[in-house]
Amino acid sequence: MQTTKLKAPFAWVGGKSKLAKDIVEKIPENHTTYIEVFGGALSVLYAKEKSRLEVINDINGELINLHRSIRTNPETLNFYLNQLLCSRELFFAIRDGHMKPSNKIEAAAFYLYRLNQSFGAKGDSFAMNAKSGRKPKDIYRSYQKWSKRLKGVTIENMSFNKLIPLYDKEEVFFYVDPPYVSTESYYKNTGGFGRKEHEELASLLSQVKGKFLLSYNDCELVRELYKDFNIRATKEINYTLGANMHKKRKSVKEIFITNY
Ligand SMILES: C[S@@+](CC[C@H](N)C(=O)[O-])C[C@H]1O[C@@H](n2cnc3c(N)ncnc32)[C@H](O)[C@@H]1O
Repeated sequence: MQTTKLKAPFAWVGGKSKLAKDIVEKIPENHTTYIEVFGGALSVLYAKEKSRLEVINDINGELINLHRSIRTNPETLNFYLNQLLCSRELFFAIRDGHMKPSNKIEAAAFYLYRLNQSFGAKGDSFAMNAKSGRKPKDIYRSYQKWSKRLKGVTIENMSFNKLIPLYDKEEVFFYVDPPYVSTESYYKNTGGFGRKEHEELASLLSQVKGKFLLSYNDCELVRELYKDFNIRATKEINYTLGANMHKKRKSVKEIFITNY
């Protein structure tokens, strides 16, 4: 499938911006419905051309509210974000619920602000200080181009074990990017994702009528669960750990698993 130049408008833990192009190139042309089961920041949807029907999903309700606000009310979102200057006091007032949003779009602005102002987009620790030299993405901008891309996309907010059976049929393509084994605790508002969920996902995917591409960390459990499918190592990806002053680079290979 053809790639585009559009990148996700915010960073996300486990976001696939560095692998998006490789994933899009592996999407079979002959699908009618594209389904992103664990959407996160939607790095893959934004990096690909439109499919006839598209569905994105994530269990995190605050994140889904942000995607819906970008799609439906990009100007109001921009208006609220422009009231939120970079400030330690404001960050903690929002994080600790001392400042309450007056509606869903303001709640989306608060959420995006927290992701943007924190280390690793985790939303909990205020990341602006002279030592870190951290430069976040600009959030005080127009969201029109992302809004336009999301028009016509169905946005769901449910667990993978409901979504996959609900949408499965032959012409469907699932892009599946679950929390990696041992990183499950990185994701908030998810109800937990442990061995049981990894096994349940493998069991569901082994029965689907559609096609799937799964991205995972390379470990014994995943190799065992998917031993009957095609497993390929990805290119090496460089991750930066820590802030500027103490920056370490780590290079890892992950795996792609397909049933085609
Ligand atoms: C590795 S991230 C996806 C990253 C995404 N591909 C991107 O590029 O930004 C995994 C996502 O799974 C979501 N998640 C966790 N448990 C889930 C569940 N049971 N059902 C659906 N989504 C879930 C998390 O909220 C998180 O956004």
